[in-house]
Amino acid sequence: MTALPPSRGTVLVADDDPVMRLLMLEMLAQVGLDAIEAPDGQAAVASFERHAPDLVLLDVEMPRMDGFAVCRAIRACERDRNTTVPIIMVTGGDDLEAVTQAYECGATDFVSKPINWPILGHRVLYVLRASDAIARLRIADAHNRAVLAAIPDTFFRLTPEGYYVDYEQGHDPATVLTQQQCVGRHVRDVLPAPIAERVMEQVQQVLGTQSVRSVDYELEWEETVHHFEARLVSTGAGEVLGLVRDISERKRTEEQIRRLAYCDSLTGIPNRQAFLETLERELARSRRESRKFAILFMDLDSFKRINDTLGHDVGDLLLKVVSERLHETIRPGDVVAHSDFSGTLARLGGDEFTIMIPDLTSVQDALAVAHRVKDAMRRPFHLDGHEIFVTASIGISLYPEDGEDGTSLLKYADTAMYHAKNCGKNNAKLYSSALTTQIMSHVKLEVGLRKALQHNELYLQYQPQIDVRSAQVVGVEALVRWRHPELGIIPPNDFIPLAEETGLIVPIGEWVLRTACLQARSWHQQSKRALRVAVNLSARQFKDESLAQTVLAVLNETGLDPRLLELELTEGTLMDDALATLATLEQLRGLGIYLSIDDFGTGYSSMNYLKRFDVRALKIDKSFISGLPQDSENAAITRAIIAMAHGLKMAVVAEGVETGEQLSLLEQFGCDMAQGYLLGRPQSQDAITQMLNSPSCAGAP
Ligand SMILES: Nc1nc2c(ncn2[C@@H]2O[C@@H]3COP(=O)(O)O[C@H]4[C@@H](O)[C@H](n5cnc6c(=O)[nH]c(N)nc65)O[C@@H]4COP(=O)(O)O[C@H]3[C@H]2O)c(=O)[nH]1
Repeated sequence: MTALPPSRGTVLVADDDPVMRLLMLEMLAQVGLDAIEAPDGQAAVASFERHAPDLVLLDVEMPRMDGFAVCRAIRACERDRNTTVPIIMVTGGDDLEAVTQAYECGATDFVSKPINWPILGHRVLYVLRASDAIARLRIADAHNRAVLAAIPDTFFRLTPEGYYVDYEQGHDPATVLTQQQCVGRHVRDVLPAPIAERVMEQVQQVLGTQSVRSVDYELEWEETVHHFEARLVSTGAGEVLGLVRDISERKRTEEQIRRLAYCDSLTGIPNRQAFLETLERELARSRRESRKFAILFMDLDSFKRINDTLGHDVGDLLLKVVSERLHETIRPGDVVAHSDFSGTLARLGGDEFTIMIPDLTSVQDALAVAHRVKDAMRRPFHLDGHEIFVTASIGISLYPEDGEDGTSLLKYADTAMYHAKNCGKNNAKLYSSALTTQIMSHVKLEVGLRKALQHNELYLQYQPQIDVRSAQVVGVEALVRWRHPELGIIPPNDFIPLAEETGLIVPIGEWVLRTACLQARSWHQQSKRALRVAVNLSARQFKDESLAQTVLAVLNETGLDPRLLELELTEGTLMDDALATLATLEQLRGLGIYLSIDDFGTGYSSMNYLKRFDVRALKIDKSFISGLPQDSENAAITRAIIAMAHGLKMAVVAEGVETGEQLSLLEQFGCDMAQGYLLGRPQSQDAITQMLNSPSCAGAP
């Protein structure tokens, strides 16, 4: 006896003929199927309900309730259970009508009599497998539908030609299109042409490569622009499935992040990072297309003063308005047109701005932009009730002439900007390799200056100051000189700025102060005349917190009467951080020192502060005196300064007096003191000693 295979399922066999049933059971057992018997239709329905078989083998002709009725009853009962069991009807030989009717009643398949017994079991097995596959497909389909229903995306199916076969709106409230607008229509009839074109391109890609592709696009809906992302995937059946999601929120967040990372929070224009990235892109493009471009590096000349005197709020406001004005000045069309112009202007930090000029045809274009920017900055700014005047210094570097990489080009533009500043501010300068040479010699000079003090290479000259009315010498101004071992005598204008930059001015200034005080004390002792010595103080020295202490120590050390020491400060030094200045000035005045303002008229002074500073004298800059008496404008200014100073109870010293005509005009204007080549050049201490000893010369009380 051969062993039966394990059960592959249970079949309900319904036939009124017991022999047929027996044969069927035998055949089913051969292929491992169990069976339940039903001798008539009613028993079949009852047995189906009770045993829930995997398949029903149903004879059409049965007493009381035929196979068709049983089939209908089973299908009706299944509707409640949500299952579909395969039913095979056993029909008479050529009964075509019975076959048709069987399918109409819901049969899955049929076998006709006479039954081919050897294959019956296999036939039943095949139907079971097929129905199992269908059931699994149904579950998978339900699964897919559930997934699609759970995600907010809209989904659609497209034919390879681009027709919508299906369109299911997602839960996304911003869904723009409806099912009616899409199904049966072509993508081109539904979406704007450029978007449809991109979708179709990707549909072809998806079908060709079986990969997942996505298309981002924007649609305007109810006056709002919505951003969408459509992900496309091939279903494997020559169709493309699309999932559309509204990504407006994500876009907004991305934009916010981008803005935070690439925008200067104060002015809203691109920041350093954005500029550096734009620069790299521009470099790559210019290299590829053999084009030129320029970098303009702009720095405001007196931003710190504005910040310190008017406060940081006004300073911030100024930077905002400056960036707006820059934007207007370099608008596309004004400058060489460029598609992505937004990246061209940037704020690197503080009061430093950069402008990139792409597709440059000539250096002149870059210079023209620089001059236009410079002019734009010179127009007064009206901020918060203040009328503010600023100037800008601009450095320019060129690709490819000056450098091949972004870092160097930016550094060179910066170097050129410093050069522009050193050339008197409100300037625009091109970078040149000569500048680097100049910087190198600057470095050499710095090394030399560090040694100058130790090697006794510095010395002082003294220039007499004369009382205009009495023509008597009332003081001398101490002016430093550097006897360089290789370069010879270097004038102060060539090394004092360097000394300020490097901080060397503090020890140098102290040496000047000590030497001048010692000399003044010696003259005082020798000649018994009260000769005042004026010493220049640079801004850096003035900011040194220990200045008053140093001055006091020098006065104690040298024994000079504080009233015989005059400290000269420039307007810039005074106004830079006016409040801190006030405190230092009070300390110095407390020592009894005579304070004067040097180069008056070349800078910016607030009358208010002048009054509070308790300054004793103003020195009118020699640029006003040099044109006298012909230059009527300068004559008027000189006269006004004298009147104003006298109004504030200050004495006036005219600098750079070179002619007798100048002196007599100054006398006419009521000027108190004068200094200049006419009255005596800067000279050695011995020459001054001789002059003091001559009978025609008398010191001030
Ligand atoms: N054309 C012309 N020039 C005249 C005439 N009379 C005098 N001068 C020059 O004018 C400058 C006056 O000095 P300053 O305005 O204080 O300007 C000074 C001062 O700002 C600075 N300086 C000089 N010595 C010192 C110092 O010891 N410390 C500091 N911090 N600065 C100094 O260097 C500047 C230049 O000094 P110097 O070259 O000695 O130039 C001196 C002097 O030689 C004249 O009739 N015509």
